[in-house]
Amino acid sequence: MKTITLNYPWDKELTDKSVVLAVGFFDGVHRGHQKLINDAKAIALEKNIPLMVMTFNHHPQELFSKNKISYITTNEEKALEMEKLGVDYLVIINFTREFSQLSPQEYVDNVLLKLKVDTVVAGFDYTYGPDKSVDNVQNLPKFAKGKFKVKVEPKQTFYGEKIGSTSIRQAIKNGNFPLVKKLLGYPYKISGEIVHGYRRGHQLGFPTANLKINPIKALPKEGVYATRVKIDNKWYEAMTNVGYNDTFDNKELTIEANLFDFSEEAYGKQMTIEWYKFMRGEIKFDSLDGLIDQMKRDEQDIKDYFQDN
Ligand SMILES: Cc1cc2nc3c(=O)[nH]c(=O)nc-3n(C[C@H](O)[C@H](O)[C@H](O)COP(=O)(O)O)c2cc1C
Ligand SMILES: Nc1ncnc2c1ncn2[C@@H]1O[C@H](COP(=O)(O)OP(=O)(O)O)[C@@H](O)[C@H]1O
Repeated sequence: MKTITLNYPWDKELTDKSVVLAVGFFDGVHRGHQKLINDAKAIALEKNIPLMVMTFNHHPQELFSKNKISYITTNEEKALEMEKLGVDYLVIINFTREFSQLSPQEYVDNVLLKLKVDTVVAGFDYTYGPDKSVDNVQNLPKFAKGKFKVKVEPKQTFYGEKIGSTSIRQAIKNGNFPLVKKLLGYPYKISGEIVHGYRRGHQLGFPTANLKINPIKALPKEGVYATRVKIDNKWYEAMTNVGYNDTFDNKELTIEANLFDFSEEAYGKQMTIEWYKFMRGEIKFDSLDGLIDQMKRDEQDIKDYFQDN
């Protein structure tokens, strides 16, 4: 897969052949997105032309609202999932104010046709401009004027509810990872560097690898979770705590994992945490022994969980 970042307007041709173009922001590359991209891939294979996905460097809402988006996937994670789906070109357009103000006709002529689109594949609720009553996917053929085909993907649901990035973000926040996995089609992941904590872990008998938190990622609520952690390309079962270490009154939120069957020094390395199950909330203990006993129980509970799952 080739990843291409573009600033509007651009003049270079990206491909020799025309392309099937899947359009969307695709945060999470969830099961709804996967269905859309698989369908687009099938068309591309049948026509023997490349599959291109067009997305933006950040969520369009970042430009219009003060509310920060909690991302399910970083751009790197999104690219990895796209590659798994057989995408040939991932085009990331820098979403600027100028870009946001294109009229639907300019969007078709200066963006879609510039990408040499043969067929556009978009979700049923895809929009491409500020006026959603005009700039919607149902009106796209009108602006396309027969120059390309438009395939609209129907809503994908789970128990009657739309599979969507907003509900997945909420489920992550709620710590409902069995649901998140069903909606995403894969376990939720958070990656980052292992940084220093307060060195209390060793003292408690449970050293923890502390994650440098990427502030754009969606985070689960505070508590203890059954997780799997990857370090140096190897996966370990682990118990991961999200919180302020209430017993010690930390000022900053930490995410820290005690890995089972691991005893290496890992500072500075990358780790990826895969989230499976919320086990309990954080507790403020009066004594270290209380905390240690609880962590022993957590270890057993999480080992039991992985035995059965
Ligand atoms: C599985 C697990 C459960 C934990 N539960 C609690 C808890 O209930 N209350 C608390 O104050 N700290 C809890 N902690 C955090 C410990 O206090 C923390 O690991 C310890 O302070 C080490 O901090 P350090 O990484 O800064 O050395 C938990 C940590 C883990 C890994
Ligand atoms: N089983 C393990 N799980 C997590 N980290 C471990 C483990 N064994 C050794 N370590 C190492 O110990 C370090 C954490 O020790 P700890 O006393 O908790 O200090 P701090 O959290 O302040 O960095 C980790 O960064 C890692 O390099």
